[in-house]
Amino acid sequence: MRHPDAPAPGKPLGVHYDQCFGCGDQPGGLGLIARAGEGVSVTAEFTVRSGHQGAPGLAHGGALAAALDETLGALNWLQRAITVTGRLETDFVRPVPVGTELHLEARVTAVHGRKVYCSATGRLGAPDGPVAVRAQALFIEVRVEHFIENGRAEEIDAALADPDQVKVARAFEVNP
Ligand SMILES: CCCCCCCC(=O)SCCNC(=O)CCNC(=O)[C@H](O)C(C)(C)COP(=O)(O)OP(=O)(O)OC[C@H]1O[C@@H](n2cnc3c(N)ncnc32)[C@H](O)[C@@H]1OP(=O)(O)O
Repeated sequence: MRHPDAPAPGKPLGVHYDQCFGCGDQPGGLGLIARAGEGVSVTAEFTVRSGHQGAPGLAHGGALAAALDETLGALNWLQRAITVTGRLETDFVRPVPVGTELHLEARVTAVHGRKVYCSATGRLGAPDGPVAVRAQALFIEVRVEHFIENGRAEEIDAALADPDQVKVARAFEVNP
């Protein structure tokens, strides 16, 4: 179910962590920008740059999988729950040249307890362009302690000292 406090369709979802490889402001990152969609869905765009190559002029499969993973992770905003990737199965249907704008769409397909089943597609050049990549994924709901207990102390301490970062994490908690 879409959470009653979920961002309205079309609203940009922003950066959940400024050092995130997927959505953060990182020189080698994806710079992916996601927006809320209808129901429990999101859309996102990612432009393949030369640093994302795996073969001359073509995107690396891992970069494309990361773009799918990040888009699926953005579904957290629609559910107002913190989930992390447990399983990510990817189909690479068409090569993706450098310079391509990949248009991604992800949606939740089922929820069972802490398990969130979801799927995503990435299309070449336009929201209705040819499908280049697809994913089926299982995300698992975790508490914010998952990050505090497992992350490197240096970054955790910095994040906890940043009121904006704490605000983002707490926004998802049922009883902050
Ligand atoms: C803040 C959002 C950021 C979004 C960024 C983009 C998304 C990401 O890249 S997240 C980073 C990558 N992912 C990770 O680092 C997660 C690493 N894995 C873990 O920490 C743990 O394995 C974790 C938390 C997923 C599950 O562990 P745990 O909480 O002990 O749950 P556990 O009891 O093992 O499993 C719960 C259920 O999920 C199922 N499950 C867990 N992993 C899998 C899997 N890989 N495949 C199938 N089922 C699985 C279990 O079978 C269990 O099912 P059931 O309830 O029916 O018995």
